[in-house]
Amino acid sequence: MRTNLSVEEALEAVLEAAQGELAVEELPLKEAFGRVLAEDLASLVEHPDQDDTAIDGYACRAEDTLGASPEAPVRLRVVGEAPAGRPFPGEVGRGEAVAVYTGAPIPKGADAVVRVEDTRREGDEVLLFAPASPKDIRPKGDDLRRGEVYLRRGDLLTPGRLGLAAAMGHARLKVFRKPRVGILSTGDEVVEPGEPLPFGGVYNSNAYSLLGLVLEAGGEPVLLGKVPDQPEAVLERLEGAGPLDLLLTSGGVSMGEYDVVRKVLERHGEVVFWKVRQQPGGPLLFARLGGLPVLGLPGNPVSSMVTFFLYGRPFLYKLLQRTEPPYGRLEARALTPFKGAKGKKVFRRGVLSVAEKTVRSTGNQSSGVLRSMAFGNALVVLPPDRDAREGEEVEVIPLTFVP
Ligand SMILES: Nc1nc2c(c(=O)[nH]1)N[C@H]1C(S)=C(S)[C@@H](COP(=O)(O)OP(=O)(O)OC[C@H]3O[C@@H](n4cnc5c(N)ncnc54)[C@H](O)[C@@H]3O)O[C@H]1N2
Ligand code: MOO
Ligand SMILES: [Mg+2]
Repeated sequence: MRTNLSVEEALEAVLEAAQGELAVEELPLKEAFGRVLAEDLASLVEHPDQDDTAIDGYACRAEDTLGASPEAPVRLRVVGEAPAGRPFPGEVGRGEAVAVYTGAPIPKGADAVVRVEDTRREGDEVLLFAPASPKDIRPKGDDLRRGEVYLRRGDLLTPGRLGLAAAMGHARLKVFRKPRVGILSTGDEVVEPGEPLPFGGVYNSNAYSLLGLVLEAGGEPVLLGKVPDQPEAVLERLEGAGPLDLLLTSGGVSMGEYDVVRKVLERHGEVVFWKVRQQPGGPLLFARLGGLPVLGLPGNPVSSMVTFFLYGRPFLYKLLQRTEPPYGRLEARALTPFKGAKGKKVFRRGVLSVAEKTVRSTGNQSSGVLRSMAFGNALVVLPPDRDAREGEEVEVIPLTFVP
């Protein structure tokens, strides 16, 4: 068992365990939002499939309309119309115009369009108060070229990308199965919300903050409830967890007599590492139990969230072959001081303003105060042995992905 790893060493060890291909499933578009593509998607169509108009107006020959103005309008003969999806069958000759509507193909013979606001219709003639211009013609293939790959394996299906897949003509998409992530809470004192809280008890918040983080990272959370601090109970629940890609436990990984998760995994599994030189989350444990990777997250509510974010989320991203990194990094100016720690990389919670490039502390930074994760939107990263003073530039990891 390795111990006292750096954050980088710990991440490398966790990622090494993210092996194997997730099965692929095919879903109709309406069920594919938020899933990760398992195939490259090429456009089945050219769009527009011919030059078309971006405005409602009249298509004509630009040379016929040179110098048109309110004082000296140009008069053209209207020879037909072209609504979107219904091309004008003829050709536009000299001195002629066709009424066109946004999305309609530019009729043969025409090379420019004038917007309807700059015209007045008089029977089968139209007066132009401005010259027609080619700038409102959308060229063939402007949006999509047939055969070109616009979405790739590993791309998350965001609203824009789901729409793009539809625009390309795909009705069903191959996506990766969601990795199944078990969430087991441990602790005699841990009580499910809704039940009365005895003196000294604490509501099981970890299960629900982790559930949210797992969903956000593209996984399928499997709530395994809570077990008391008894090795037999922990082992029984771990072994009966069913098919999973990753198991999260919370609590029971530190130095205490009742920290049984570590003891159970040492005895019945293989502990890959225990303890990382970081705060919060120092007692993090990573193990394998019969082939299943287990992240033993420290019980403190902030610590379990931060460690999942730093290690569990990258694990899921790797399994899902995600094209984007699990989190971004940027620099911001500290509006408040942030306290570092001796020999440890520190992750303080902050409120980041992307617009101002500033970050301020959420206040109380105790690992037991979950409000810092509820109202903070970023982790402020301090290298070992370094405090940050007010006004200093600091490294920040947004908790919601900022590309
Ligand atoms: N002598 C030492 N004591 C501690 C050390 C240390 O290095 N030496 N490390 C501290 C650090 S850092 C952390 S973090 C915690 C980690 O503790 P465990 O993983 O063993 O977790 P527990 O002891 O079971 O619980 C800690 C704390 O968290 C609360 N908790 C647990 N589960 C939940 C839950 N599901 N929902 C909400 N809150 C939960 C629990 O009641 C405790 O207050 O150890 C320090 N100790
Ligand atoms: O590292 Mo513990 O995670 O601070 O309370
Ligand atoms: Mg403990």
